[in-house]
Amino acid sequence: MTMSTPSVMGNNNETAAIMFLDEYNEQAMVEYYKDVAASWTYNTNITDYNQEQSVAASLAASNFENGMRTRALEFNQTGFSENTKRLLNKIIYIGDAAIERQEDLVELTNLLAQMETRYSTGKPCKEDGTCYSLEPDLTRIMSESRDYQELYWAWDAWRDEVGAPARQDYARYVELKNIGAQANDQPDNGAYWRSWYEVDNLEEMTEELYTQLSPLYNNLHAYVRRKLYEVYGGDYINLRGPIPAHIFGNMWAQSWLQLLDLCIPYPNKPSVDITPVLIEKGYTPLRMFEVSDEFFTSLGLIAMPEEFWNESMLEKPNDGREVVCHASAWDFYNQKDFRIKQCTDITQTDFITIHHEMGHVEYYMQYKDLPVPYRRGANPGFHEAVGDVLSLSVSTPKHLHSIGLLNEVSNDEEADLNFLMSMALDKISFLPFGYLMDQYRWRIFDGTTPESKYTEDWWKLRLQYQGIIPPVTRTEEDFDPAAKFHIPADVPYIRYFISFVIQFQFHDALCKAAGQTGPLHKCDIYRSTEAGTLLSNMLKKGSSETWPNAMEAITGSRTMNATALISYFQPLITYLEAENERNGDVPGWPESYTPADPNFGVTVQPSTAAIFLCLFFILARIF
Ligand SMILES: C[C@H](N[C@H](C(=O)O)[C@@H]1CCCN1C(=O)[C@@H](N)CC(=O)O)C(=O)N1CCC[C@H]1C(=O)O
Ligand SMILES: [Zn+2]
Repeated sequence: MTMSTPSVMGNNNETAAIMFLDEYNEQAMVEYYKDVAASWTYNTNITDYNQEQSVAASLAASNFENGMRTRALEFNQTGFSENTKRLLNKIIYIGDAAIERQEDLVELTNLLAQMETRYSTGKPCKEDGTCYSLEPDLTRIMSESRDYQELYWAWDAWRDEVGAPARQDYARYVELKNIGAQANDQPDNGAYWRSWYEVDNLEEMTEELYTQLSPLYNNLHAYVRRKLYEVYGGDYINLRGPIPAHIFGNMWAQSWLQLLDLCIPYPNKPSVDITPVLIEKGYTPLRMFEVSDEFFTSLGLIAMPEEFWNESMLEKPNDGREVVCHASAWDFYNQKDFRIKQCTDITQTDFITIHHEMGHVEYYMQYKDLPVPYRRGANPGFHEAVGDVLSLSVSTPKHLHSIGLLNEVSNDEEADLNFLMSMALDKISFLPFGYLMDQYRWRIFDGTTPESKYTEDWWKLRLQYQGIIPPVTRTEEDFDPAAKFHIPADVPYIRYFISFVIQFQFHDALCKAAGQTGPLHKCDIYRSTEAGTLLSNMLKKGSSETWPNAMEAITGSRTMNATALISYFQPLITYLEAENERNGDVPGWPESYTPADPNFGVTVQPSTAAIFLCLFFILARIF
């Protein structure tokens, strides 16, 4: 294993190092553009040829990075400025490209392409020959159906199609990723992923944040469990137990927004769901993107450029092309080409995702003139938070009404609670999922979870943090984690958990800058250039400074903390505690149990049988 520490005997001439960095920058933009362009071509038209071209371009980029890493290692950084050292180290600790054996790198690059293609082209079929894409087909079933068996079919068919078949690839991917991590002086790939946060206690930091937030989640879980019990009954829901994973309105139970109609505290108040209005007013994906862009520019932020509108893929093509539908934002590293690829459905969820993706593009544009190694988020969680911060303003009923996406709003405590419930079903429900996705992978990479326990450890974490169980027993033949995009796509996930915490800190700071004084959940920074300037000043820094500096620039604090999130939801916390108390529902899931098997409809439980028998005899005596 070649040590990556810069040689102490090397070239100690900082002028030469700076000249090297300038050369690196010019070449990196050319090489990365070619890599991203080939990846875009593959993502928007999955064919064998485009996949091969994308693999070749990725290998070419890796070889460029490897060559530059070798040259960066020749410098003796003693006495260099912090900035020069920071740039050199970002070129040295480059990730997979540092893998020494070319055949390992080729195998990993091909594995990644193969896993991405399997996920993105997965289309389970029913006996009648009808086949279902994830977007929009299975996504719509999961969000709209209240049929326990139908939901189970969609949930299970997707996992059979893209989960289990990925298991073997994944085990080999883990080995190769760990080889890459060691080439970056890290013990395993989880440690390498965590190194991007430039702290030595990320696991403790996130555990501490989750401990602060779990009471809020557990209260919401108990409340929703009661609502699901009222729909699906005691055969499937144990009011003291975990909840089957397939009935939350989302393929991964990571967002429960689709259960709003079951959970709304005051149903007779005006709706806060914009989906019907988007449809009623004939919104197109393009129009949804334009509305989002207008919010960004109202803050004085940079508008999406011409190339964005000409080159993005804003909806699923209908010309038979296979595409990677999972929404994403793209920086082409040429300082002018930025795109979004999204199979946009006309729903509130997708309207929120549009803002999320546009937040990435805004960050790309704000730091586009920085040296390439700095064109990243202050930490990956910052990149995930930008769009969501703006969404917190856009989602307020007052704002949605002002842009014609809600026909009616009322401004009282009950309406507030309805709105906060919708936000909690999206944001609070996500927290344990956002937290456990990398808990799971960190343990695979460090060897705590051997391949023989891939399924066991996944469902242990899903039970421990989310209080959910599979609708049927899972075995080590399955590989449910690969049914979630980020696992086969090799995308870390703790960034989203961190984002869901810090976006409320940012929202609080931007609201103050905008002169908003009311409760945080009613704040809307629309048209506040003061808020926009505070945000863009942070975005412009990219990853040129450590993230506590960027955090301080916006919030005045140097730490991530859940205070703003908890104060945002305080009225709902009070409501949930009272409701659970009233219903005698205790937060948590102490009883383990197996729900009735969905394959055989409702299996009559002994208690139900006894009731029927008694009824039968009573009726027999009467007639
Ligand atoms: C829908 C969203 N798609 C990702 C994102 O936008 O983060 C895509 C795919 C993976 C990375 N990515 C990018 O676009 C990056 N190029 C951005 C960047 O790092 O520059 C996503 O996956 N989300 C949003 C909420 C939670 C999570 C989920 O849906 O589970
Ligand atoms: Zn994102």
